[in-house]
Amino acid sequence: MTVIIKSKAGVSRLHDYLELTKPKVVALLVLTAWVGMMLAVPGLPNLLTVIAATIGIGLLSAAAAAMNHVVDQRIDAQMARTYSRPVAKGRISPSQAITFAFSLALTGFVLLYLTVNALTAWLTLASLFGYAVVYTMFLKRATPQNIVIGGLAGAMPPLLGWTAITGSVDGHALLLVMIIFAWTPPHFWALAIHRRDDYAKVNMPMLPVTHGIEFTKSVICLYTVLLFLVCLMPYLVGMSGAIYLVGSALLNLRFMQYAWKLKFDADNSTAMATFKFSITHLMVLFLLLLVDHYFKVSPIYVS
Ligand code: HEM
Ligand SMILES: CC(C)=CCC/C(C)=C/CC/C(C)=C/COP(=O)(O)OP(=O)(O)O
Repeated sequence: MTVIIKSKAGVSRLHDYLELTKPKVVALLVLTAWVGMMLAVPGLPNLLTVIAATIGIGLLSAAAAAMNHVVDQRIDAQMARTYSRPVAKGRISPSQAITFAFSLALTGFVLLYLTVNALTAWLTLASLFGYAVVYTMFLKRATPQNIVIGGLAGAMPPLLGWTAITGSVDGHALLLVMIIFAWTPPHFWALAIHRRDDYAKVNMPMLPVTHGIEFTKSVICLYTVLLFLVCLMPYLVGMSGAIYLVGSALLNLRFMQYAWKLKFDADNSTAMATFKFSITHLMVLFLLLLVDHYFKVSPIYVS
């Protein structure tokens, strides 16, 4: 009986540590990094480099997420969405979470530095710093543009994947960064509309709190248009072909439709439905880039 109780405690402790790493967010970040790796070369990249880079970028992203739990302990404890998180609830102490985060970060950095390349190791560490320190400690509490500027850290993985394979920064990789950069505001502000009162309660200057829900909805509409245009870029520069063009246009039209409904015909569930769609949108968009890369249909020019 004691053994069963102990092992149950062990499993829930493991679950708490896993929750610290925001596994679903990290999974999508790693997918975008992975697509960056695949698109960096015409054929298949070196398998061992892909494995090491995937693990290294994943570990540093997970470390950044765990650091966010420590810094946000007080506000997380007061919001309905986050009050039961392991550090906020006291199931994991801040020092245990920090030790865990630093172990992940060190392992990830050393792995990238020794087996991938120094550029990728430093850029990934800079992304961790951008999210855990610049965004979480300062921007989040300072300005409603927090997630626009801080979004750059979360947008970095495709570039990290690309540099892991080629060792250098490439304009095409920067286009992928720009896509996630333009996607982040409608992704987050849709959720922030739904959770406006939570953010107001803890004095976080999120856009729906500082500028109101109607204004935020208008800005979301504008960002989905901007995202549509940015997503055309890979096709326009010849990086991706027709499969990507058609798929990305359909995804972005659907995102614009969600944003339009949110602005002009919303019910209680529209904001969360838009937020959830944003995640499907980014995942499918990056899978499309991948499929297009290997089954590229070149544009037909009529002379
Ligand atoms: C500064 C930039 C970003 C902000 C402020 C932000 C904010 C959020 C928030 C508040 C949630 C809800 C989390 C929860 O309820 O536990 C969330 C969920 C999510 N975000 Fe973001 N996000 C950002 C960037 C990203 C990026 C770059 C990605 C991936 C490429 C991403 C992927 C996800 C996913 C997959 C979820 C769903 C997680 C789940 O269901 O557990 N986010 N985001
Ligand atoms: C190395 C690297 C690529 C680092 C990027 C790290 C990372 C996990 C980025 C995702 C961004 C994210 C989940 C923001 C939400 O934070 P929040 O504090 O606003 O949301 P919360 O209230 O749910 O904690």
